Amino acid sequence: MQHFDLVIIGSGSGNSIPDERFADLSIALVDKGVFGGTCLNVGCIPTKMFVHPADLAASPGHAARLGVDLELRAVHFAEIRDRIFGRIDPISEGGLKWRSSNENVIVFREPAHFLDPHTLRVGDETITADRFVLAAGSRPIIPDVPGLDSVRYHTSDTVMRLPELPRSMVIVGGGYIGAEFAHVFSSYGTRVTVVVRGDRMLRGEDAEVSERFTDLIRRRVDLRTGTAVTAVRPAGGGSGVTVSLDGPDGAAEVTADVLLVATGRAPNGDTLALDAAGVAVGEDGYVVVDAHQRTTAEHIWALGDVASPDQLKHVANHEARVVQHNLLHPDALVEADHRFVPHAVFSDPQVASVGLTEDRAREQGLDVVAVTQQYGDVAFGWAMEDTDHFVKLVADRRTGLLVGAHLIGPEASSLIQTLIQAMSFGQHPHAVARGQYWIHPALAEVVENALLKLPA
Ligand SMILES: Cc1cc2nc3c(=O)[nH]c(=O)nc-3n(C[C@H](O)[C@H](O)[C@H](O)COP(=O)(O)OP(=O)(O)OC[C@H]3O[C@@H](n4cnc5c(N)ncnc54)[C@H](O)[C@@H]3O)c2cc1C
Ligand SMILES: NC(=O)c1ccc[n+]([C@@H]2O[C@H](COP(=O)([O-])OP(=O)(O)OC[C@H]3O[C@@H](n4cnc5c(N)ncnc54)[C@H](O)[C@@H]3O)[C@@H](O)[C@H]2O)c1
Repeated sequence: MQHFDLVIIGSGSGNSIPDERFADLSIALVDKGVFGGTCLNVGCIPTKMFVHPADLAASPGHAARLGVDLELRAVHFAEIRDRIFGRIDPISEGGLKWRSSNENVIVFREPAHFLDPHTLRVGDETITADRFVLAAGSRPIIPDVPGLDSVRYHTSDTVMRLPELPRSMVIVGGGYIGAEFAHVFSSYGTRVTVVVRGDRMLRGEDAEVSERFTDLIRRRVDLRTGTAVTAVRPAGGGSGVTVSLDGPDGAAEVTADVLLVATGRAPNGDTLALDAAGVAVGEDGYVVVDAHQRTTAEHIWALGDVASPDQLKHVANHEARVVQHNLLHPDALVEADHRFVPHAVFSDPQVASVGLTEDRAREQGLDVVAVTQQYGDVAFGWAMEDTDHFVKLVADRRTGLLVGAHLIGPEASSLIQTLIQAMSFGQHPHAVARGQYWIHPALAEVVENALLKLPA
């Protein structure tokens, strides 16, 4: 039986841990799937590479009201797909090759689960180790819909490799993935129907942002709010899927070439037999960790989607750096910083957010003031003739400090960075607004003006 100093389960963010400082340790890196994990292969990277062409394809619609007559002649889906994966697949393969060439690292490409706190079953082999890192990520949740097993359905894992652009698509779920792929495929020319149970998409966002997003995306897709999927069956005549719905107007059916299920992701801790290792898992399925990313077993650490309900790559990366440090410096542990975790939804429009929504802040008993700045009321917003987008800030009336920032509109994912910085460093909104120059007439003035609307 092989013994290792360290075993890492998961080659996504887990693969960033072993660097030259680990050269003296014998390491096993275990991954049953494609090397490099979700973000690289089926997550952040390829989706955004599909989103950017979608932004371009959607631009004739935006240009028209500015007097620019653009015409979208064609979207070459197969070319886009092959360009994207022609770039990504070699990175995954190269990463595997390089990691396998490390003298102190053995890569196992099999599923792993614990037999006892120091013993792991990996495929047909059994290995032991002094210390472990759980970086096993998450997987798509497949809802219990009658008939789903009888049709070919897609998740984000497969939909980006479709052989051709579908003429029509039904997306179930109104979260991040539903919002991003609704933009991608509708911009490319697919007729998209989005089915959501509640009355809005992106329900986790500030209510005003979620409402505005829902109104805007409704112009581009057939959005069925307040609607449940009751059954699914193969469409008559061969390919395609017929989806039975129950909505505000009663029962309905939609038939489409492709069904995309985007109803959340479950952490993979349940695949690791963590009971045998003495690692506690919360009721929500996430591995329980302390502020140092240590699990309830002293020698086992966890990071990323397997332990973090945020399910975001920048969080997984941060936690990987914390675990890396703590493995190297057991006598000088550092804590993960989860105070101000931002996120962005790369749809059209973009949405970006950090901190508390206005409702959540009030639920927590904070005395808050909320202000809104329209893009259309700053100079670059005039240039864009913008009427739809805004920045909303929520501040604590007592301290004057920001507790939340919520943006919907062009470049929201970049514009928010100043606000993340202000919150992270405890900077007063007016100090941020007046303590530096803001380039005129850049779009960032929408953030400056929003800050100035808060009490001094
Ligand atoms: C479509 C999509 C788009 C996304 N876009 C963004 C974005 O724009 N920005 C952002 O911040 N986040 C985004 N995310 C989320 C982001 O991808 C994840 O938060 C991040 O990749 C998680 O990294 P990780 O290291 O925790 O897990 P992963 O990268 O998922 O790595 C886990 C690895 O563990 C392996 N594994 C699991 N179980 C076992 C087992 N029992 N034995 C052996 N190996 C196992 C898996 O094969 C996998 O390779 C997106 C996710 C998706 C699905
Ligand atoms: N830009 C980004 O950072 C980005 C992009 C994509 C994915 N992600 C990550 O991946 C995770 C998963 O994305 P997601 O969109 O699948 O999840 P999500 O949690 O964002 O949204 C899930 C949606 O499915 C709905 N839903 C859940 N169960 C359902 C059911 N049984 N029937 C019908 N609808 C149901 C929910 O109401 C919600 O609208 C996200 O939480 C996010 O952390 C991030």
